Order: sequence, then C-alpha cells, then structure tokens
Amino acid sequence: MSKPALDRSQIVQCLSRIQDPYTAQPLGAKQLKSFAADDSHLHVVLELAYPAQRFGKGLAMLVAAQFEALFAGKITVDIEWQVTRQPVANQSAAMPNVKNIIAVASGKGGVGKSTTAVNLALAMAQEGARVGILDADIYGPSQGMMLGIPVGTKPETIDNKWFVPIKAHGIQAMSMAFLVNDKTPMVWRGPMVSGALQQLLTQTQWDDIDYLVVDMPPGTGDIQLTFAQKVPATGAVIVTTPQDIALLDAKKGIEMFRKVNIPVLGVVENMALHICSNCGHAEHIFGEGGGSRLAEEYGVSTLASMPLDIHIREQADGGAPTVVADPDSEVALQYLMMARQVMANVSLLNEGKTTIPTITVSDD
Ligand SMILES: Nc1ncnc2c1ncn2[C@@H]1O[C@H](COP(=O)(O)OP(=O)(O)OP(=O)(O)O)[C@@H](O)[C@H]1O
Repeated sequence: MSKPALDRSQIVQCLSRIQDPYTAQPLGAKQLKSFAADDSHLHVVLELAYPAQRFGKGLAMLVAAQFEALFAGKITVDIEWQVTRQPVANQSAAMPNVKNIIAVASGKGGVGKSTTAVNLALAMAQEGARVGILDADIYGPSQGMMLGIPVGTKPETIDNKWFVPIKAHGIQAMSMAFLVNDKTPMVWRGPMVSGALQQLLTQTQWDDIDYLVVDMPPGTGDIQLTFAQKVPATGAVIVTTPQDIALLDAKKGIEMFRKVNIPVLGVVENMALHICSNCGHAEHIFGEGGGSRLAEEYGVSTLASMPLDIHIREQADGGAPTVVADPDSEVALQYLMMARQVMANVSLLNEGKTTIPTITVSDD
C-alpha cells in the first residue's frame, strides 16, 4: 500500500507555477487527472484539452523539474489529452464524427492558403490529433497533389451515399478534385458550388476526427459567404502575405467571418521573409509586419510568420509538405507551433474562455 506523501492541493499549487505556453493559462486542478505518491516515487498524470504528442515531452520535463522542489524521490509526469468538442448543438447533429471544424481562408488568391492548410493539418496530426482536410478550394483544388494522392484516385462510396475519405500521410482527405474529371467545367455558378461543397462536407464519412481543416475557396464574395454560413466552423484561420493589397483583402475575410459569427482564431503571415539560398541575405519582399499589425488591429493572435522558402513550395509540389518531408527543420517547427496555437485557441473557445477577443470593428 502506498502511503500518500503529498496531498492534492500541494500538487495543484506546484502546477499553478507553470503556464501552458499555448493557452497562456496556468496549469492547475483542471489538468491534474491523477497522481500517486509514496516515499520514493511521485507519478503525476496531466490531461490537456488539445493534443501534445511532441510538445508534451518538453512540458512533462518542465513540470517534473518544478516538482523537484517538493519531492526528493523519482518523479514521473505523463501528459495525456482529450480534445474538446465545439459546443454547437447543430454541429454534433450534422457531423457527429467531427469534433471541430477549422476554416482556412484568405481574402486574396495565391497567398499560400492551401499550403498553410495542409501543413497545419499535418502538424496537428504530428501532435497526435485525428485530422481531416476538406479541399473546398473548388476553382484550384490542390490538396490531392500536395498530399501525394495520384491523379485519378476516386474515393470509395458506401450505400451510394457516403464518400470514404482518402488517407494520406496519416490524415483523411476529401476534395472536389477526387470527384470530377478533367472535362468537368470548373466555371460553376455560385449556388452549384456551395451546394456541391456542402454535400462534400456532410456526405463524407469522416472517421472520428478531432479537427477538420477546410481549405476555403479564396476571396470574400457570395460563394465564400454562403459557404462560411453553412460550415459550422469552430473558428477561422486567415492567411495573408504582408503586402498591402493582400492585407486589405484579409480584412474583408475577417469581416466576412464576423458577419456569420465565426470567431477568428488568428492570422498567418505567409511569405514574410525571404532568405537568399546563395548569400543568406534576408529580405522582406512583401513588406514587414503587416500580418501582425492586422492581427493587432482586430485583436486576434498572430499564429505564425512563415518565410518565403523554396523548400516549402518544392516539398508541397512533390506530394510531401514540409511538415512530413523535413519534420525537424525550422520551417516544420514553425508550422508545428502554429498548429499548437490553433488547437490551444480552439480549446479556449470550447471552454468559453474569453481569451480570444471578439472583433469590434465598424462595418464601413
Ligand atoms: N511560404 C512559402 N514559401 C514558398 N512558396 C510558397 C509558400 N507558400 C506557398 N507557396 C507557393 O506559392 C504558390 C501558391 O500557394 P497556394 O496554392 O498554397 O496558395 P493559395 O492561396 O491556396 O492559392 P489559390 O488562391 O490559388 O488557391 C504555390 O506554388 C506554393 O507552393
């Protein structure tokens, strides 16, 4: 029989000295799942509200070090997680197998929205999340190519009603590109597009997903607005380059989500800095700090500032985006940190924490 050497309040107090770097909240009773202590061994099990397969190892070391002041014997800390579900009644009814939907959008085309979406999805999976990606970028679907899914691959169907998503690099993928052929006209009218996309969303048999990343069609017109209205998203990630024109369109994107009451989880500034592969010279090709200024103006987080890096393009074009092609590279780590921030922000939203400010800008 182990004799209790420490009580729960001592453990909780010790935990409260450590701040979760992604939620910016102190650890405490909520995260303490269990503990066992005798004279020689303290075993603490924490449970986070977002996956932490890679990040959890560092956090466990930090927590163990904190307990050294309290306990002289062997200390073991395990980090587990339980992803919370978006508390929206109609979502669980419509998509019982999907806990959270994250819309990735940009005001302007070509800013790297799809590349960011796929690396976000893969980075979430690396942290242990069950992830799906829906390519809703109907006019330029590229997720299949970036995930290395051979052209012409068709999803299986069940009962002539359900599509089975295609698995690639450990995530589940579905795209309009899997259902059309080269001859299908992509110059669809708005209602056809939003109808097809909604069908794709609700008639795919996702296999128990924590986060479904939706690569939205670029722009802020009627199609996007209708779709944003129909997708019961937990939150949106806005991708922009630091260029004035892209920022202006990104603002429209933020305002579009505001109109349909979808919280903005943060802004990703893409192609922020170019480092010459020959001489190492760093240059802000599209201007400096625009994404952060935009995030500040709207009171949302800057999730990442990604460099303009030839490997990002080459690896995505090659069917293995940076997060899987070169998982220990600096760029992959940046994507990983972005993913953790997105998942932590989702957990805060689901808990009803007000850490993510509501957007208060005028309509004009
Ligand atoms: N950070 C980056 N560094 C280098 N190349 C990048 C980066 N981000 C994206 N790219 C490249 O830029 C091009 C456009 O990216 P992507 O297709 O992701 O943009 P998008 O915003 O989704 O475009 P669209 O509006 O056409 O769907 C691609 O060739 C991609 O590989």
